Amino acid sequence: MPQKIIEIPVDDAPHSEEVLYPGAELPRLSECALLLDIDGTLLDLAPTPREVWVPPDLATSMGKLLQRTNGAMALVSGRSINDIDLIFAPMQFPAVGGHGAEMRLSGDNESVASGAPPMDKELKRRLAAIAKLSPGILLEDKGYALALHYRLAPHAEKAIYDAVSAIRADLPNAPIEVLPGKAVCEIKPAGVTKATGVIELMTHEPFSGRRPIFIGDDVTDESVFAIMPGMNGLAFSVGRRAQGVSGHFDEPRDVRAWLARLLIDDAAKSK
Ligand SMILES: O=P(O)(O)OC[C@H]1O[C@H](O[C@H]2O[C@H](CO)[C@@H](O)[C@H](O)[C@H]2O)[C@H](O)[C@@H](O)[C@@H]1O
Ligand SMILES: [Mg+2]
Repeated sequence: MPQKIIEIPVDDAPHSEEVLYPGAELPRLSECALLLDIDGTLLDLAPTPREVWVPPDLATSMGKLLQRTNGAMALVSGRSINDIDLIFAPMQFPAVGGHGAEMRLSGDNESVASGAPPMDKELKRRLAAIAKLSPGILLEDKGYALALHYRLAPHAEKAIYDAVSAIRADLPNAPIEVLPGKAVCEIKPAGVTKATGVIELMTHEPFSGRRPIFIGDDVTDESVFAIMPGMNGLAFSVGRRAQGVSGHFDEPRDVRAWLARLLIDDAAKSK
């Protein structure tokens, strides 16, 4: 039996066992813009960024959802769009990448709009040297941003943040922000967020005029949860009950099951 969305009556209420499947309340897919976070939402977390696995059923659902929304389905991720394409290869999707630093309106279109310049090389070298603090710290270079992963070196968390703070204190005018994620410390361009990316995306065809439905799992997704009500949108969190969302999924596999079910329900509505 597929897991469904758990209703959240109030934020501090005990975990409700009531199952809420909002398929009937959702508009037709042709009227929605589906906005989907990747890691921890569509895909199970893996020990390292390269080890994630896209289940074939999910790839099939995503291809169909893209068709049924007439192209209004986008990945909204902290990953770079280049990385997203490698993960989902050979498929390409519309995407907001790098926590809002990049955007691509269509998977058929090779052009990626970047809202952020490459990170200063000297700054990047200094930040990259933090990885030497411990074996197991992994660097992810996004060009305009850098991520220091410590899932394999959890003891290094404080040392990483302390070292990043020291560099920032040295360079108070560097246009960067620190974004804590799941076992990762990201140093990204200041001023861009997933919310700024989504707001921009929703001004373009085929997204404009649609009702956005966003699903995300992490602190960085909270900026998008916050703007959904103002866009007549719906927000769902994964793994935890975030503030202001319409419901939550326990795990990525529940999201995947829900997306597959959404396709079936939408096809039934068109009969
Ligand atoms: O916004 P998302 O699509 O959820 O991306 C957030 C970050 O995801 C990746 O890191 C996370 O997932 C890895 C694979 O499961 C895991 O090993 C790591 O500990 C997580 O932090 C990605 O590498 C980052 O660039 C994204 O910002
Ligand atoms: Mg995520």
